[in-house]
Amino acid sequence: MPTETVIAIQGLTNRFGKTIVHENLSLDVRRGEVLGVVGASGSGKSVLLRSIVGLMTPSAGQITLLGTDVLGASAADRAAAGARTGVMFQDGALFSALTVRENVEAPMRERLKVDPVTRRALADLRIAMVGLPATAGDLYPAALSGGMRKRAGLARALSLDPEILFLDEPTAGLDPISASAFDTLLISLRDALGLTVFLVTHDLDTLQATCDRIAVLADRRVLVTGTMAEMRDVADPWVHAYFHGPRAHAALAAAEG
Ligand SMILES: Nc1ncnc2c1ncn2[C@@H]1O[C@H](COP(=O)(O)OP(=O)(O)OP(=O)(O)O)[C@@H](O)[C@H]1O
Repeated sequence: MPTETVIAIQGLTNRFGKTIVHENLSLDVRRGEVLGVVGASGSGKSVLLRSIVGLMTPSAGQITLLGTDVLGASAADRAAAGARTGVMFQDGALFSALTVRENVEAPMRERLKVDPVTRRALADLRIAMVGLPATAGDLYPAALSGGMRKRAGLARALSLDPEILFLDEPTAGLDPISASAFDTLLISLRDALGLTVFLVTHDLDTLQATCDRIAVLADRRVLVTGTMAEMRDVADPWVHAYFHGPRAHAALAAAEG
């Protein structure tokens, strides 16, 4: 049975003034996969993520998200597709004036018609799913460690029980043990919830531990896609340097050891 494409991007162009970030970029994301998006700093990974989730309007191209042509759809259809996704930003992007539970409840308040008791129970379930203690629900973001803040951001991204999870540098700033725990959590959630994950990262350990497929952004487009092993055979100088550098060897050795 052919695998369903849940995100299809064709001919995507993004420009800021004279800077062309993407030009005629194409990429497909398949249901149930963890797709890692890598590329040099400034290659447009975040701009790509923001284009897919509707936080910016591309200059040209077509993006089909869960069957909806997001650039051509009505605002209501776009919002309906968006509600089937969750986004976690690098710093968690939590509302500092709200507790963790209130942060997780925030998307539900907008989209779900549920009573406050049910909403609270759903939020507490998300908080437990990401491995935070129940007491974390009453804490404000400022009281959380970096690793807890990431998990709280993940709990909020899971608020509406999404089909696709978008993660922007989820392990940036974490110590290696916390980063590795986050990788393990991500895979267990993907397996338990049947998520598709679009993961922007520089972290080779995370790529090795979590990704089914990797997409490399370079020259304003997706230069190549493939498994971690396939990346090692790509001749492009940046790809070669990235996947053969000392950090790549360390990630591979750790995975094999
Ligand atoms: N709102 C904006 N206005 C103008 N230029 C922007 C805007 N957002 C992004 N850019 C530019 O687009 C390019 C790609 O940015 P983006 O943040 O997507 O890169 P990235 O690959 O995620 O980088 P990094 O790995 O450093 O996070 C950069 O040159 C950036 O300056």
